[in-house]
Amino acid sequence: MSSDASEFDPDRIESYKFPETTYTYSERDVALYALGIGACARDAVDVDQLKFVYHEKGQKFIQVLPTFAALFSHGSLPGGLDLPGLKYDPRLLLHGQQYIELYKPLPSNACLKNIVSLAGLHDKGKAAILEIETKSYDKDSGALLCMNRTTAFLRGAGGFSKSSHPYSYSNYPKDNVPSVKIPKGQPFVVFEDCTQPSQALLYRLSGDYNPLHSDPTFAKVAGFTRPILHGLCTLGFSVRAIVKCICRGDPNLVKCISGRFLLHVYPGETLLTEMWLEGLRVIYQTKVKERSRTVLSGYVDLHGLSSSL
Ligand SMILES: CCCCCCC[C@@H](O)CC(=O)SCCNC(=O)CCNC(=O)[C@H](O)C(C)(C)COP(=O)(O)OP(=O)(O)OC[C@H]1O[C@@H](n2cnc3c(N)ncnc32)[C@H](O)[C@@H]1OP(=O)(O)O
Repeated sequence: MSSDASEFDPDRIESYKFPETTYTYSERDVALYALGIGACARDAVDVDQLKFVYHEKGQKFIQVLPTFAALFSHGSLPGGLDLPGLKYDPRLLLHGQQYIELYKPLPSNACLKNIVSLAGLHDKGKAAILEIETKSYDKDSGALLCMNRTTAFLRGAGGFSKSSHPYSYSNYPKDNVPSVKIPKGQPFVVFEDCTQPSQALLYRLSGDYNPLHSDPTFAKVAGFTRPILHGLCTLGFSVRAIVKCICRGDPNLVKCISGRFLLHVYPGETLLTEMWLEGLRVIYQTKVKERSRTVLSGYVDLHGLSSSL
């Protein structure tokens, strides 16, 4: 039986071969990104932050924050989520989760080859969950730099299963991304940071031009009183706090990052990132201070601990 082209068709999505893409960035992109996630916003001479936006003390290269890697996944889908068989309302799309593995320190400029594949597709009834995996290779050396797994939560697109079992496909084992349990005790450290009312307008210049973050009318249709912050901007604030407080400013201590977006953030709100240290794992949750709500939780695995900790 042939399927109707206007229907949500999980088999067509599963068999789709994503084209290989190229992503090029320069030091300017690295610095603009760092400013977009609040680096130096409170203190323009912060010794732990200046190196991400400026050649501090004559350093040869601007250093790269680990969450910069998440931009490669967004850049790897130039046509967005216009996939054969995928039917959804783009106005109802929310970023659900981001998982990043870093295999090498990120260079301050590079030309990358991105290999993209479907990592998961799940029918949750009221929503479809789509997971895209992107492996990014340095084009010159061929070295694998990082892997991103990006999860989109497509509100209203669920209910496409053809059998009584909800459809669920995954190309990775479930325990590959352990779920986080927030420890009961007091956090090891809490870092407070303010996002600016213009934060999303600045962050979007790093490549995510979704009008949900800039257009008041679009945001209302999506169910929000005004444009919301990009999930990856909130993740950037949180991991930058971890790099500052636990890695003592060394971005290359970060091995892997996992985060689930639990609630939207409005630009201008204050973020409190709470961190617990369990061996080489930092468990964190980020709250919006004004609303006392948790908006993001996850973990960051480290290669080692800073000797000054
Ligand atoms: C591929 C590339 C595309 C990515 C492009 C990104 C583009 C960006 O421009 C877009 C953005 O940045 S949007 C801003 C950031 N994201 C957000 O603000 C979303 C915040 N989260 C929410 O609102 C809710 O958690 C919400 C609405 C997500 C879920 O809440 P509920 O509806 O209450 O869900 P719930 O009933 O608790 O759970 C239903 C099933 O879904 C699973 N689930 C829940 N939250 C999830 C999340 N955040 N990510 C992934 N899965 C999630 C639950 O586990 C549950 O499944 P099951 O029943 O099997 O346990």
